Amino acid sequence: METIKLDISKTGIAVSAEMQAKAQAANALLESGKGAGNDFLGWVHLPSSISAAEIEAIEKQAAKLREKAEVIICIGIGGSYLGAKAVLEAMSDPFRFLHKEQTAPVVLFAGQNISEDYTYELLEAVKEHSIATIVISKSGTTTEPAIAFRLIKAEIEKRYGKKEAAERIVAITDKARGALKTLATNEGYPTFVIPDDVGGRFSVLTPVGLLPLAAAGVDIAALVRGAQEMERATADGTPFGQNPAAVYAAVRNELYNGGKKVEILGSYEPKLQYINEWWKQLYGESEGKQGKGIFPASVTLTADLHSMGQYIQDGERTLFETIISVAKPAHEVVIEAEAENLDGLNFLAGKRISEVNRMAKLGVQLAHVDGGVPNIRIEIPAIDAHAIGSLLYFFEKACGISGYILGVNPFDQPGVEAYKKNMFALLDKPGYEEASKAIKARL
Ligand SMILES: O=P(O)(O)OC[C@H]1O[C@](O)(CO)[C@@H](O)[C@@H]1O
Repeated sequence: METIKLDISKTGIAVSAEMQAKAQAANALLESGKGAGNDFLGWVHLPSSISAAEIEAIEKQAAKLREKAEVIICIGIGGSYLGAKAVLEAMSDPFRFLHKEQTAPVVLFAGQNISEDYTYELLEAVKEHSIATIVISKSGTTTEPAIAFRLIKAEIEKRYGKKEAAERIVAITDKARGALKTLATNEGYPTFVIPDDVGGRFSVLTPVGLLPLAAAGVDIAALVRGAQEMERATADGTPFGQNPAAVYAAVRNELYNGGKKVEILGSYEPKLQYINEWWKQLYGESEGKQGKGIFPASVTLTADLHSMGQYIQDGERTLFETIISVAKPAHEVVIEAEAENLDGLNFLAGKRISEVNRMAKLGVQLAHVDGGVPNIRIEIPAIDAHAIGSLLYFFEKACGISGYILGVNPFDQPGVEAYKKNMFALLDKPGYEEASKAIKARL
């Protein structure tokens, strides 16, 4: 099976022997389980530990939901949302909703915001359709999904009654703790467990990602196989130059040390837009701490060349770019010749759109490199479940290595608590009385 290829030749960086050694040591530390945050290393060998029975159990549950519902609402935020959303968008026809025949249920997302309009419009849109929900929260206490779940649970119970609701609601949460676990036990919902040692942003290959994806018809076995291959390709003991995760982690740290503080992840396939969003959480929460860390940003090209292109080419020289390039499109569209040629495009006649896209990609790469924006290229053979599985694990492994090179604990996220405390104080949550007074005085 073809795998992903990493090209760092346009970064202008030769990874120093010292950085190579750091990357190798970081990988060894990850795999030894002795580094910072080592209670959250369950993802390292997760792909190879997923059994056929687990995949089967997930597919069985997914089939039940597919039978019952035209629309499956996936509730979650952050790592309990982005992985499923990213893979689903990558694997889906963006115009699927317009097809007269729907072969799989529509999977929608909720609980990833607190927008009243989003919530209202979602509930309105599903009125005419049969529904089920997968509610996902590792902590089981996150406010955004908890609000969405309260509303969607009420809608399901109103429509189908309590007994049937327990057939249409699946919970994915901690094995023992949290309000969602208690609720699921009391109500008798089928439940899948997020392992204790897998943090939210590393959880896409647990039921958190796999159940919604299976429900949407994604080949989760192929996704996992792709990740397993990348687990092997990035194992401790692999020579530096043959380990793409170590090389990517090392190069981005070299760039960071040389003043490149912002990494822009981009691709020329709009389907990969949510892979960018998933990646931003992965790297942002893992590395952005103690006043350190590359800021993860993203673009979708060529669209954003017409909005962000000017800045990337010409603005502050603190950027580098990482492009996910897809070797083979799934479909073929050829540009035809036109007798009048009023648009002057006949020079493209006979060419496939992908050829034009490829030339745009090569042209942009050189323009940005000339403008002082180093360029890393990650090439995947195609957008399919296997390649996406490899890509996900590649980014996870590189993230762990990179965080250790940077000298942070890549597996905590203490900074996320600050907004929660303020929000609870402003909403007069019991227990926040003092904080409420203090924060309201500042408004
Ligand atoms: O699955 P949970 O516990 O609801 O958390 C969702 C997300 O919220 C965070 O804890 C940050 O608020 C993320 O790390 C996590 O992915």
